[in-house]
Amino acid sequence: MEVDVLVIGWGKGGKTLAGALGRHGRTVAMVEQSEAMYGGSCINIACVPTKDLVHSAAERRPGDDPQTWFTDAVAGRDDLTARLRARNHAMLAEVDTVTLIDGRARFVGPHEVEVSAGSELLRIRAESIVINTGTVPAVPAIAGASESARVYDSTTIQHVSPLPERLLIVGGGYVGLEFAGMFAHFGSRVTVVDHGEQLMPHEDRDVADAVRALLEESGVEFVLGADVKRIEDRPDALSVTVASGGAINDFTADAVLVATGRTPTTDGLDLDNAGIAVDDRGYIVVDDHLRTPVPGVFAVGDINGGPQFTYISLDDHRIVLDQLVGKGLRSRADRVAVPSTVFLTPPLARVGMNETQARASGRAVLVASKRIADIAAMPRPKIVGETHGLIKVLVDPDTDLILGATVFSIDAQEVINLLALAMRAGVTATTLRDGIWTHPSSTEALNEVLAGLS
Ligand SMILES: Cc1cc2nc3c(=O)[nH]c(=O)nc-3n(C[C@H](O)[C@H](O)[C@H](O)COP(=O)(O)OP(=O)(O)OC[C@H]3O[C@@H](n4cnc5c(N)ncnc54)[C@H](O)[C@@H]3O)c2cc1C
Ligand SMILES: NC(=O)c1ccc[n+]([C@@H]2O[C@H](COP(=O)([O-])OP(=O)(O)OC[C@H]3O[C@@H](n4cnc5c(N)ncnc54)[C@H](O)[C@@H]3O)[C@@H](O)[C@H]2O)c1
Repeated sequence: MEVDVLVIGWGKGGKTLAGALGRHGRTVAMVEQSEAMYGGSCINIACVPTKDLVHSAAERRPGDDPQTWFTDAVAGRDDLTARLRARNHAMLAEVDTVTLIDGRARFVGPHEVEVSAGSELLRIRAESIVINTGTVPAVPAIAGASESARVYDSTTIQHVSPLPERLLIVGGGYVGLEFAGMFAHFGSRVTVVDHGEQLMPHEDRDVADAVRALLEESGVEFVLGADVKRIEDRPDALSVTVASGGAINDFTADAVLVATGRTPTTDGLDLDNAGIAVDDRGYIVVDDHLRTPVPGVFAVGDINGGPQFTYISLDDHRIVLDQLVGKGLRSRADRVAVPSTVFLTPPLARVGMNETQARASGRAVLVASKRIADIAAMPRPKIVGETHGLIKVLVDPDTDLILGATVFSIDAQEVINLLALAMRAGVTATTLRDGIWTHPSSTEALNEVLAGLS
């Protein structure tokens, strides 16, 4: 088979490129190894199903039976992902110039790939190839972890059965904290064990402390500066041996979730056959235009070692699209003020610098910080009954421009986008402070919070 563009892996960047290039009249082949992954990680196993579960968990009230609630939540999650998967499949299948191919791809040359599906083999040649194979959960070397069916990763834990009474989570990063909050709300007793001496080392201490207090209020326990030595599968439960602070303790758990980061999916791609290099962490090496050293071969999404967010994979597609049908100017260097959100209840979102980083930069910094419960002119949290958190905004006193912001509050995943746009567009703190915002809303907090800059 010969096509203009071959996309390997149905990730966010790849699927968006396939559709866009197909509509441009290019012939495109999209190769995906698993029917269960049509549409990629985000809609099937990552962002969407986990946020659906976070939402369902937060809706549970003390009288609701944990197991029944969890079973119903998982059924709802499965229904949602099935619908999204079908829609994603249809969106590409509807484009005449796009051919969908089930199978696993490997390079046989710089512009040639072999796809295997069972005993069937197909060779595909393309001038342009986009690698979008994503990442899979990292598997740390913990004795006993791989032998137990009760040790899960972020994908398999979504169908754990029954709901674990005691869940031990190894890793307190994005996945660990989101699942800690979720399972605590479903009714599990959760313990988070992390290597780091501090929770959320990249956040200000007051923010990390507020996150810890929120999760502890839901019953989550933290064991930090800790190393999981061994997991033993006993008939009744798992015994997890953890070293921390010079002591060794055994924890009993019904399930363990390993959430210690992700590993690039290059296994079996035979990148060497194409002359494509990986870095020391195994990610495909690309330049700021996402080009590998092989002309016409690009890597988008998690696999290129950039920040692991769906919206980054989406933005990667814009860069490659510009290479293939535009002026080729767009690059990773154009990214300014990229926000992020940890989907706790309420969520924690950040853009730009935190206070520690701003002060370390040596510049003068004005800070406005207020606990959500103390923001009088923001009734929305009180209306929905969720008043945890704080908002902190950092401003350059010379320019009145926003240096960074942390929003730990209901609607944080929305409000942070406004602050990110303000940073990109050079909107001043005064304009935000004096902005006319809807009421009651979360945005209006900016009126009061920014009035307290000092
Ligand atoms: C639990 C969890 C929650 C997350 N939540 C969020 C969130 O809320 N917001 C957010 O922005 N990000 C979130 N992320 C990160 C986000 O999921 C990823 O950054 C995003 O999905 C990037 O995907 P991608 O484009 O790199 O490829 P993916 O979507 O991972 O797609 C890669 C595809 O390639 C296929 N593939 C691999 N190798 C081959 C091969 N050899 N041949 C054929 N096909 C192959 C795979 O089957 C897969 O379908 C979360 C991640 C996890 C794990
Ligand atoms: N809301 C979102 O946007 C979202 C949600 C989930 C995941 N993600 C993406 O997926 C990526 C992967 O998430 P993650 O949570 O798996 O990784 P992570 O890098 O965010 O966190 C991993 C954590 O595990 C700890 N750790 C590593 N090895 C350990 C060990 N052996 N024992 C104890 N602790 C250990 C680390 O100290 C770290 O705190 C994230 O970096 C993020 O980009 C995004």
